[in-house]
Amino acid sequence: MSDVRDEGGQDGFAAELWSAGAATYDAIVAHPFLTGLSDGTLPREAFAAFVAQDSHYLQAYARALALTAARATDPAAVRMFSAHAANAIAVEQDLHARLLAELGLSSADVAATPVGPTTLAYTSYLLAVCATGTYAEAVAAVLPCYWVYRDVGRTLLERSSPDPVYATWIATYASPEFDAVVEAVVATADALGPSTGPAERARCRTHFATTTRYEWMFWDAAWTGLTWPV
Ligand SMILES: Cc1ncc(CO)c(N)n1
Ligand SMILES: Cc1ncsc1CCO
Repeated sequence: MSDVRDEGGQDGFAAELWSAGAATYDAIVAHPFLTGLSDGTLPREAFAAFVAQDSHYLQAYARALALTAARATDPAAVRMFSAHAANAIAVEQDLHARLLAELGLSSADVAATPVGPTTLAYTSYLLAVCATGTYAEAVAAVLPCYWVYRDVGRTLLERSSPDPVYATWIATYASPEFDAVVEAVVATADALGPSTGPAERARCRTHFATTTRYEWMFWDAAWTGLTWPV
């Protein structure tokens, strides 16, 4: 699978954050869950496990985005993150309803699936940073969710997938609409750079690196079928 990552501007704050997650991104695009999505060999049960956990994830992610919106002072950023919070719920309901129907699952099946250990760890971290960190820290924590999926979407779209269900998922994140969303958030992160001091920037890099790791772990949990050990 070739790598069509887009690291954004060369020397802005967003690029500085990306550097903190770049090695993890390389591991993400090489993960068998993703290579299996694009060559169609990913077992349907693994994809269903991913979609079920992603439903739980997106509900929490929407709240993390709403907290980020509440921390922003620039009206354009308040509006943007609020719109994205609403859209995360819409994706959860619309995209997942379509995917689940094709996978032969109902939303009741998903609601009955317990939140897994990786989903809980990832969403707890996001909500903690967005609730108790600074605005720049919140932006750094939520940024990989956008950026990693846009770049993964692009990379996978080069081959798409022989499986129409997987192709639907890939097309969502490879779309021009999602690209515009990601570019706006990357620009927002860049605009925060000059007003963010060295200690806060270091915390931001840690958050970005951590949530990028959780992105890898999220796919890996679906791939290995991770559940609570007891
Ligand atoms: C786990 C995860 N991260 C990111 C996205 C896209 O924002 C998603 N749908 N799920
Ligand atoms: C990042 C993200 N992922 C699914 S929805 C959403 C918010 C922007 O539409």
